Amino acid sequence: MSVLTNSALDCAVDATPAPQHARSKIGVIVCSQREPRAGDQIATFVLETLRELQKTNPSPRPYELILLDLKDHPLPMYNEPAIPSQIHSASEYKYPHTRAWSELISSFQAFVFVTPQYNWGYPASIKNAIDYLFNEWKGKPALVVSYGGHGGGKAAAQLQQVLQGLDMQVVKDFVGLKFPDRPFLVKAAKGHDLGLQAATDEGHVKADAVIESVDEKQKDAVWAKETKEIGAAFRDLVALLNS
Ligand SMILES: NC(=O)C1=CN([C@@H]2O[C@H](COP(=O)(O)OP(=O)(O)OC[C@H]3O[C@@H](n4cnc5c(N)ncnc54)[C@H](OP(=O)(O)O)[C@@H]3O)[C@@H](O)[C@H]2O)C=CC1
Ligand SMILES: Cc1cc2nc3c(=O)[nH]c(=O)nc-3n(C[C@H](O)[C@H](O)[C@H](O)COP(=O)(O)O)c2cc1C
Repeated sequence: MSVLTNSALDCAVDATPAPQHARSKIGVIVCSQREPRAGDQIATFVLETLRELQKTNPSPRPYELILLDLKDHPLPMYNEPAIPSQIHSASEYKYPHTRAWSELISSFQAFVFVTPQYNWGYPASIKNAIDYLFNEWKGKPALVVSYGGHGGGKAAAQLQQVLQGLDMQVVKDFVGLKFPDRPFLVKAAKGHDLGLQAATDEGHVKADAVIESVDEKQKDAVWAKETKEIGAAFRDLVALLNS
């Protein structure tokens, strides 16, 4: 398993870990919040892919996968007077919107960031949501899944660097979901149905052995190959959670 580390910030994790017997919560974050958008469909596709994987790959410590949509937690442009790294309790934040966001993120033990590429970077919405907090993210495992015309690799690399700055345990290999063609890019931009459910409903997103034996139709499903990459990267995330 490969992890990106930040030795300059090699200090104790401040967020309270979940008790050993407790079910961990892994948040799958929808990083865009424009209307319309493709982000909710793509993050749901990632979530369903991970749920299929969960059925065939039991973890020693149980976990729950939950969609976390930034649109459901709107935050103004960063306006707290304090520096988040100096804050260790939600009650110390000035604004109710920050306290609610802090309590929500504190209740999760790991994250999958599903981000589009905007002008060769990640969207401001996720940077703003990240910047509000520090200790709530610190030390927790994180995986980046990006999407875009070329797979969003530039956004993913930049986001990984930011997450390292928060001293998160970042899975080294991000997954890039490349839009297969121009019509797909246009549909995504308009928030039209991308037909991604078929990828999980038809069952090709299972264990590696199943993926090897998929029929031609399933192989042609959008991101059939990438689901295997999502699975491999997610296994690294779960291993970090259990370590
Ligand atoms: N503000 C807006 O609305 C914007 C919309 N877009 C939309 O997104 C589409 C894709 O845009 P864009 O990503 O800028 O790419 P483009 O399709 O404009 O490609 C620009 C060049 O950058 C390279 N490139 C782009 N992204 C990557 C990457 N992740 N990794 C490596 N090389 C990369 C391409 O290389 P190669 O040809 O070798 O792949 C290409 O030579 C555009 O066609 C446009 O429709 C893009 C930017 C802004
Ligand atoms: C402001 C903006 C900038 C974009 N820049 C890029 C880009 O640099 N590379 C790319 O491949 N696609 C780019 N796109 C296309 C998006 O990847 C595509 O529209 C995707 O659906 C955006 O995610 P969303 O629908 O969840 O907002 C851009 C889209 C927007 C709105």
